[in-house]
Amino acid sequence: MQYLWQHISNIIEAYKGDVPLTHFLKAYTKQYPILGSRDRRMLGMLAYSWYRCSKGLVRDGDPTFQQRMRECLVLCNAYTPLFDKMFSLVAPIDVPVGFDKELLFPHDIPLSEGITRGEWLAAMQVQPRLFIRIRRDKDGILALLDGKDISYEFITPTCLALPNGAAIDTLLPAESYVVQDASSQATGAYMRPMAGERWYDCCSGAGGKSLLLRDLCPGIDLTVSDKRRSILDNLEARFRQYGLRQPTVIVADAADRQQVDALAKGHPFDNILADVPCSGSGTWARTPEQLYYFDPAAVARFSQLQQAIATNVARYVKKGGRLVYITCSVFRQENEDVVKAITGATPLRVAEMRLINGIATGADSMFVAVLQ
Ligand SMILES: C[S@@+](CC[C@H](N)C(=O)[O-])C[C@H]1O[C@@H](n2cnc3c(N)ncnc32)[C@H](O)[C@@H]1O
Repeated sequence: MQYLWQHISNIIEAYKGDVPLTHFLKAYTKQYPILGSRDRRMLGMLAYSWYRCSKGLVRDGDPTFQQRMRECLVLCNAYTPLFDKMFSLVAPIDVPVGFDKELLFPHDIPLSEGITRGEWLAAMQVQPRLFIRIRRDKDGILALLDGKDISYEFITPTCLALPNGAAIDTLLPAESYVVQDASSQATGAYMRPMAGERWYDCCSGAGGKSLLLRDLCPGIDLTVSDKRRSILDNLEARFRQYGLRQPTVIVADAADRQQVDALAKGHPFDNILADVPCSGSGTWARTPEQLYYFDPAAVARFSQLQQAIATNVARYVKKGGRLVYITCSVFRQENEDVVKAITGATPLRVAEMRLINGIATGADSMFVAVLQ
């Protein structure tokens, strides 16, 4: 087990935050086929705990890398007997290494209404849960989970929380559920699509919200766009997988006036969904490497892009129609401030606005504003 020390040091030395940690770990362990599934799992737990906690360690007593790593595992509740052998040669620390979560984020960036800095930073030490949205055959899904003794909790009648790592992909029929965070599912309550309406999802990504929209109301006419062709391929594949009618799919930069004009062809939409690119700070408990490598200048850049996208597409909201603005950020500059900019630049007015605080549920946090 001592060989794992060399691997985790290499990982932490080489990883610079430019790709998702999960991709980096996969690529790294692939180079060492000798590492078994238990080794890979342990390296994952070590690396994630490190990025969740290490910056918050108060380094009194000059602890070694190995001692700090143990503190991180303990702080994240991730130290199990699995690690006993690996840590058997690591000396105990005389003075406990303290932890100050404020050190994790030494920036004075205001948060949205509905979440406190203390609870947000405390949530970084806890891995959020796995959530599914049930699409069909709820009884069948529950019977399969019961049959494998997989515990679950209902968050809503169609939202189930499951333990992380539950092997549902080989157990549940693929078309019966969607993996989707509970807060992301909760944004559906603000969409309220009705049959016959024309909807435009201007930053659709792989279609998490578009699929939700179609499931809520199969009778809508849906157009989707994203800047990236590759992610729209994923969206199309997912619509096929779920047996849903394909939307109109267009590659477009939603911040570009001419591209949106060409897409809309002069016809306004009843409703536009703008689930815009953002810092993702409401999801950093899942991706703690983003907290670790955060560049505070990114917030202003995102805020400008969000305003550009929202005000650009807002020109095509029908009179009486709605713009549903969504982020997975907890920063005010990406949320309330952008909404203010939209109401300043367009005739749209705020009908509803809320930070969906997912911490108590073990979910992400998201912001949603409905402008009419
Ligand atoms: C928050 S993600 C969307 C997630 C998606 N709605 C879902 O629920 O799965 C934002 C998306 O915006 C796209 N994007 C970034 N800049 C864009 C732009 N200027 N125009 C259109 N799409 C953009 C990104 O490629 C990304 O897929």
